[in-house]
Amino acid sequence: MQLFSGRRAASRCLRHGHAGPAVAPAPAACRTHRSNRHVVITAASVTVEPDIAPLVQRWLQWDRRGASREQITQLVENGRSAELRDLLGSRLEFGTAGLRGKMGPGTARMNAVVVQQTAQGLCVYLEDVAADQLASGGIVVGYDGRYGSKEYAALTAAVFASRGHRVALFRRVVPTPFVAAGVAELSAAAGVMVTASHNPKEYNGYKVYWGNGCQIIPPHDAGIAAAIEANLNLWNLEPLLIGAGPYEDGASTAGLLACPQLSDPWDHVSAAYYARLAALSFLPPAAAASPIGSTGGNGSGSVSRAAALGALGTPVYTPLHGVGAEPLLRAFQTFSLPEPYIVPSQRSPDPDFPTVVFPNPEEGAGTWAAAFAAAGERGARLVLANDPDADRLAVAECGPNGQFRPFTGNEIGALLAHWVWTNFRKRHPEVPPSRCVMLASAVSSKLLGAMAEKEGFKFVETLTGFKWLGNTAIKLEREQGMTVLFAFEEAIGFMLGGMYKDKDGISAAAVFAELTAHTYGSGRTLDELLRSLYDRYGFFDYRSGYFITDAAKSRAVFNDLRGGGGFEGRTALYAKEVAGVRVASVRDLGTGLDTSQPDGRAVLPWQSGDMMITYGLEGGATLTLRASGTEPKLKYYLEVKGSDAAAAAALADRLVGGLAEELVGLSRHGLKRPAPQH
Ligand SMILES: O=P([O-])(O)O[C@H]1O[C@H](COP(=O)(O)O)[C@@H](O)[C@H](O)[C@H]1O
Ligand SMILES: [Mg+2]
Repeated sequence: MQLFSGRRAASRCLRHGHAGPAVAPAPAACRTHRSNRHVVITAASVTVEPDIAPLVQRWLQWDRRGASREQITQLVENGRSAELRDLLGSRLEFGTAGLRGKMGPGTARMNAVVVQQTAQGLCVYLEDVAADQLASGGIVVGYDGRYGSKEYAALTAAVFASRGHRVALFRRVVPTPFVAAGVAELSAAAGVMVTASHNPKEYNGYKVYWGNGCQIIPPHDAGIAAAIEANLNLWNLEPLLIGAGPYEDGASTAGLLACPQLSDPWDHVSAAYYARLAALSFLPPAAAASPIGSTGGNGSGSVSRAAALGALGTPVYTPLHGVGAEPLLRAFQTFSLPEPYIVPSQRSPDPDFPTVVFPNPEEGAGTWAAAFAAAGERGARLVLANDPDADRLAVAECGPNGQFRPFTGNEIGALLAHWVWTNFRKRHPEVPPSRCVMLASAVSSKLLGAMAEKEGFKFVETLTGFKWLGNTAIKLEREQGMTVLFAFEEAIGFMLGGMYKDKDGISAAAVFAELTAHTYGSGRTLDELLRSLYDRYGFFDYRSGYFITDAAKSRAVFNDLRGGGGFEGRTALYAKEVAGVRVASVRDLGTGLDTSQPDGRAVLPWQSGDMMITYGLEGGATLTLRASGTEPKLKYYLEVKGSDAAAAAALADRLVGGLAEELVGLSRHGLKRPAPQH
C-alpha cells in the first residue's frame, strides 16, 4: 500500500516538520518528498501495515523534533511495521513507579511529547478532582541528572503554569524523596519527579505523587490515564517555553523561569526535611552525661557517643553517578556524624553512568567495585550506596577476612526495624506496642512479621511498590490512629516513621550509620547483630533473582502457570509441585485466587491479568513469581523459614534449582538469565 498519499496526507513535511505549502525544494536526501503539497511520502515501495499508517500520521503531527521524526520516517520508508507498532502501538502506562521506559520516539517511549501529554492529563485530572488543593498548593516538580530529566521537568512546569497554577520547580537536581517531602511541606495537590531511578542510561521515567505525598495508586492512575487520552493535542506553551514550542529542538525556559507562578522550593523543603531528620538521631549528644543504653535483648551494654563514632571511623559512600552526594553530606552533618569519604569518580550526577554497567547497587559486584576499592584503601568498615535518585540504600560491611559483604534489602530492613523499635520503646514507653505498626511488601522477608509477633507491634503487608506501602501507612495513621514506625521492601527501599510517605535513601543512610556506630561501639559487627536477630526471631533463608524477559514472554509464562486456560484461576490448573516439593497453597493476584484463605479469595488487592503468583510449599517455603513493573524482568522471591539453617538452605537450593526450567519454562519461553557481574 501507499502511505499518506492523496488528500489524507498531512500538510507538513513528515521528515522535516515544516509546513507543506511553504516547503522549499526538498533536500536531495529526502527521497520521499514531493512537490505536490498533498503527497508527502508516496514511494510505491513503502509498505507498512494498514493499522500503522494512522498511528504514524498522528505521531508526526505532534513530534516537532528533527532527529526523532527522522527515526520514524526512516522506519516508514523501510516498511518496518513491527518496529513502528512497538513504538506507536501502545502508550507507556503507570506501573510500579509511575511511567518508565526507554527514551525514543513514539507513544510507547519516554520523550517530550509523551511527557507533555502526561502533564496535560495530570493537570486536567487535578483540575477536575482536586481543584481546591491545586489552587491553594499547586504542584511540586523535581528532576534527576539523566538525559532529558531537566527538560521534562520544565515541560511539566510549563503545562501547569500555562493554566495559571502554582508550580514549585526545584532549580537543581534533587533526590526523589525531596519531591515527596515537597508535596507534604507545601500541601501541594501533586508532585512529579522525573527519574528512571537505577535503570540503565537509555531510560527515563515520571513518578507522580498525589496530594497525600505518596505515589499514585488506583483509581488515580486510571483517572490520569483517561485524562491523558482525552487531552492528546499539545497545548501551546509559548511564551513560557520559547522556540517554536517545548517539543521542538532548542526551546528556551527563560519565560518559564520568569513566570510569577513559579517558585523554587529548595530552601523551604530542605530546611523542613533536615529538621524532621534531626528527630531520628538516637545517639546521645556529645555533651550528654549518660550514654545510650543497650539495643534491646541482644545488646551489649551502654555505648558513649565518642566510642560509637570512634568505632565507626570514616564510612565510604557512593551516589553511583546520581544526585545523592550533597543531600547525604548534609544528613550526616545533621546527625553530627563523621563526614563520609565519597567515591570521587561516582560523586557527580552523570547521565552516562560511566563507571558501572548498571547503576543499581542490587546488581552485584560490578556496581560496588569502586566503592569497595576505596574502602579497602582507606580501611573503612562501612560502605553505603544510594541508587541514582537516592531513594534506595545499599550497605556493605568489611568482614574479618577483609572481604566486603553487601547486605540484602531484607537484612538492612531487619537491622533498621530493630534499631527503630529499640529506640522508640526507650523514648516513648507510654505508647502501647499494639498501637505501633511496621510494614513490608508481600515479597519481602517475613522476619519483620516474626519480630512484630514477639515484640507486640502490628505488622502489615502490602503489594510491591512504595506507592502501596506509603498509602497504606497513611491509612493506618489516619483511620486507625496507629503510629507508623517503619516500612521497607526487599528492593532496598526504606521509610522511617517521622519522615515522609515514600522510601528515602538519604534519611535511611544517616540512621543506618548511627545504628552501625552504636553496634561497632558496643564491640559487635553488623553481621553479628543480624545473627542475634535470627536467634531471637527465627531463621529465614531468603533468595531472590530474575530472568530477562519482555511483556509478551511474561504473559506467555503466566498463561502457562495458570494452566494455559487464560485467567479463570481454577486451582486444578496450577503446578502441584516444584522440584518435587508439594505445593500447599496458591495465591494468584491476576485472578484473585488464594487457596490459603477460608473463602479462597486473595486479601491483597488484585487485578485481572496482573502477573504475580505466590506458592506456599511444604517445608515452610514461599515462592513468588512476578513481572517487574519497571524493567523487562521476571522476578522470583523465595523464602524458607526454619529453625535449622542447613535444612532451610538445602530446601531453598533445591527450589531455586527447579524453578527456572520446571516452573517458569525459561528455555521454552525464550527468557534469559542475567549475565554474571564481576
Ligand atoms: O526504581 P525505584 O527505585 O523507583 O523503585 C521502584 O521500583 C521497585 C521495583 O519494582 P519492580 O519490581 O516492579 O521493578 C519497587 O520495589 C519500588 O517500590 C518502586 O518505587
Ligand atoms: Mg530509585
